[in-house]
Amino acid sequence: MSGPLVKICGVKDAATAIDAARAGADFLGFVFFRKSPRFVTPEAAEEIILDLKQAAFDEGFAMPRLVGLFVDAGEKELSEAAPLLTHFQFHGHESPERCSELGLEFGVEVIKAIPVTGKGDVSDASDYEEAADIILFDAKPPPGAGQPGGNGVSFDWTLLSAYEGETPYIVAGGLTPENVGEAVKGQKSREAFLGVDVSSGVESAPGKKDDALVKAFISASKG
Ligand SMILES: O=C(O)c1ccccc1N[C@@H]1O[C@H](COP(=O)(O)O)[C@@H](O)[C@H]1O
Repeated sequence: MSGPLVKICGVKDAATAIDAARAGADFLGFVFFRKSPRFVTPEAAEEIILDLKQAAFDEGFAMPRLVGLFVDAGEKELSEAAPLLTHFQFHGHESPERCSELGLEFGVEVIKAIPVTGKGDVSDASDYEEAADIILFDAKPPPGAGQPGGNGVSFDWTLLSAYEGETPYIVAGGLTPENVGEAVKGQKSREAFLGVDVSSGVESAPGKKDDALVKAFISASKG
């Protein structure tokens, strides 16, 4: 593995997108889930992406892949955002069949989130072995959480030794610039390990990304 890929999720403004891409982010995530403090409309995401593409062209940095995060979204919601995106990231009850269908219908790759608290949860990923392009292992939300992710909660990453699939996987949930090095160290010998994802661990307040934390996270992830 040449080094983990890094996804910065919950981008809400062009400055954050440009700074993260300039610092080497491989994926940027836009949250199209209304209850999230990181929610953006497709129109707002489009403006951000236009500015990002212009900066990438002017400065010569690589364009990150563009991920739309959805929770049990309907066709209309997906179709409004799909033309902007390279990936759909699903955090709801999307079945393997639905993931396959939507990936084909909209011509995007699919990332399926698998919530983990115990060892048994990791094997849930096998249902998505064919249907998802990437598995995202995330912590199960705590009781009473208003949303299925983005809660800053970690799980025991050593549980991922039970993953036997070949679909590449990303580790998420409660990662920060301080702990991401440890998370990467534990996974980097695994062939299917693709990278790490963060949202709340690089924020100064819910929904407010902190440029210094984003840079520190990318640098700690990539070593
Ligand atoms: O970020 C959100 O607001 C969000 C909302 C609904 C589902 C998932 C969400 N975020 C994803 O959750 C994980 C972990 O986030 P955190 O680093 O613990 O805050 C990550 O994949 C985000 O993309």
